[in-house]
Amino acid sequence: MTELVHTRAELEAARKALPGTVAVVMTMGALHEGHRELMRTARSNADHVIVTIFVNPLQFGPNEDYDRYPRTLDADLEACRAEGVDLVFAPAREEMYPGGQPSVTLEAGPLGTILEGASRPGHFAGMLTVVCKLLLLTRAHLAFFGEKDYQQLALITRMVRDLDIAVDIRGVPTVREPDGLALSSRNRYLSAEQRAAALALSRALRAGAAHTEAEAALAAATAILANSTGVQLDYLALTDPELGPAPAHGPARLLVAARVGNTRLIDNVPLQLEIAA
Ligand SMILES: Nc1ncnc2c1ncn2[C@@H]1O[C@H](COP(=O)(O)OP(=O)(O)OP(=O)(O)O)[C@@H](O)[C@H]1O
Ligand SMILES: CC(C)(CO)[C@@H](O)C(=O)[O-]
Ligand code: BAL
Repeated sequence: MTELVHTRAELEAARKALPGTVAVVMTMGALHEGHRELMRTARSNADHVIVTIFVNPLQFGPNEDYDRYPRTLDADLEACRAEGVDLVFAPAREEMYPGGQPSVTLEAGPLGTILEGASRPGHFAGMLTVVCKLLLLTRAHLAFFGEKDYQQLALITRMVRDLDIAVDIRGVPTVREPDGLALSSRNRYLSAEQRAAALALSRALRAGAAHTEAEAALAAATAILANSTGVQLDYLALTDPELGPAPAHGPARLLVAARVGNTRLIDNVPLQLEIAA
């Protein structure tokens, strides 16, 4: 049975009744197959699964989509039930931030200022603050996050290391539509025409990842993005797995962010670089 709780006191009481290992999957709702994959992975790695559903105002900029972000609690609960989730925590804004803006928040550091952080100032500080609160509230042993939000995953991994938070952070590979589009709650903002245009992101990443030399990888991805109409590129970046400068050889990451209409989308893939012979 899936129990739904809205307050921190209810969560505390329900959490006490969960013996053994507990995994948490944090979401902003509007659940899709990507979230469900996180739940299934959590389910197979822990005795109990908690899902949190909270559209965190702290991580949205003033001109972003906090107000129009999809809120679909009934359908989300059905998805959680179908995946055998034990407990859903869906707090109101006032429950998470009594009195409004908290006066003490986390600082994301230099990794929070590049890529997504450069386009969304304050986003990662707000994200880390709520993730830290939810880790403390759920007292989870494991927490699962999607690689789709790769920089977020890297920052959360960094936060638990830097702050000695006793939780095991695990990444889950990106779930895609059959045509390659990364699943994302924000995909539902797209018209049919915009959805077709958005395919350029995953196509560009696939084209880049087919190369083993950095310049060729970037050139292949750039060519596809440059020839796509309706896609306004924010960044295309090749980095090492920790989001530092790309290595000459070894594992790397190719990341993209673009606006399609009013919708900002992100995606990334792993790739393996080799020194040209
Ligand atoms: N396609 C996906 N594959 C795997 N994990 C995903 C996917 N999409 C989202 N997630 C993960 O689900 C968790 C909750 O994300 P969130 O609720 O923001 O969904 P989202 O689809 O990323 O929404 P948005 O469109 O707002 O970015 C995060 O750890 C995120 O990385
Ligand atoms: C981790 C998270 C739930 C924090 O609000 C959010 O950033 C998300 O859904 O990826
Ligand atoms: N999916 C990451 C959360 C955000 O875009 O705010």
